[in-house]
Amino acid sequence: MLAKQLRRQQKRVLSLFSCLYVQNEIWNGPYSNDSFPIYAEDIDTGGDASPSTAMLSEVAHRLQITIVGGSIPERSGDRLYNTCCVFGTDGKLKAKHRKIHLFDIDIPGKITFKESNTLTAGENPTIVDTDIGRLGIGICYDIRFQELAVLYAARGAHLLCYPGAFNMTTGPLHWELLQRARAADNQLYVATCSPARDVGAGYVAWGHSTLVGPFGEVLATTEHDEAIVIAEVDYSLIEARRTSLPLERQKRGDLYQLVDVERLNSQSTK
Ligand SMILES: O=C(O)CCC(=O)C(=O)O
Repeated sequence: MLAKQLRRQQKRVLSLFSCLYVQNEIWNGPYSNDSFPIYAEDIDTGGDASPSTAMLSEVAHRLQITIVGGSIPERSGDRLYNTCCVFGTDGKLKAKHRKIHLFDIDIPGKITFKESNTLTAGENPTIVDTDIGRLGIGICYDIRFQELAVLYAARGAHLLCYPGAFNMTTGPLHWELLQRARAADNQLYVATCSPARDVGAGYVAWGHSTLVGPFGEVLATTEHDEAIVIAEVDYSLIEARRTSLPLERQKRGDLYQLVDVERLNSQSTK
């Protein structure tokens, strides 16, 4: 009975607002090179070949929400990718982001990880128009590369979504710092989602899923336990911040510039 009431209430709330749900990095199996090939799914074939994305598509459609579906290992031919799927309110796949920057690091005595042992890097930035605005997508380590965020901002993104799984070494120092930096530099929203912390797991995640506003302010966050972070996003704040602090206009394009290689290439083939 209560469940029915809650579902009715949830439906009413969802019909008033455009809703976005963001999931974490590699949520369908353990985060390890040994597990990636075992849990990899063929997203392009879909259906039984990708039960995880079939489920996300069904939920997006049923609840009429946009889903940035974290990431899963994707099998494509003989390659594996770390891939995030974005579903629209009709349940259709709107975009697929393959992690561009693979997490290959070695901090002696702390953490060594080499995604490139099993995974291939994606080749495309991913920007997608949805019911809840224009989204730029990155996966975890992608957040460290500011040029990607600058590029998304230049292409008109309102919100950058980074499904992630930072660790106990870099998480405490860098996770929030990077989100706030991407948001403040580009004067837009940044949303992240991390797995909850499981101290018995091979890879222990830092947690702390967060939403940051266009002034670099943390709007909503959580600790490391399982939780859902819920917050409202007001895009009019983007314009307000950009008017008060007109960084775009004050940029010294005569001294430095970011080259959008994709745009450059598409123009040269026209
Ligand atoms: O950049 C970091 O410190 C963590 C990145 C990471 O865990 C990942 O890309 O999976």
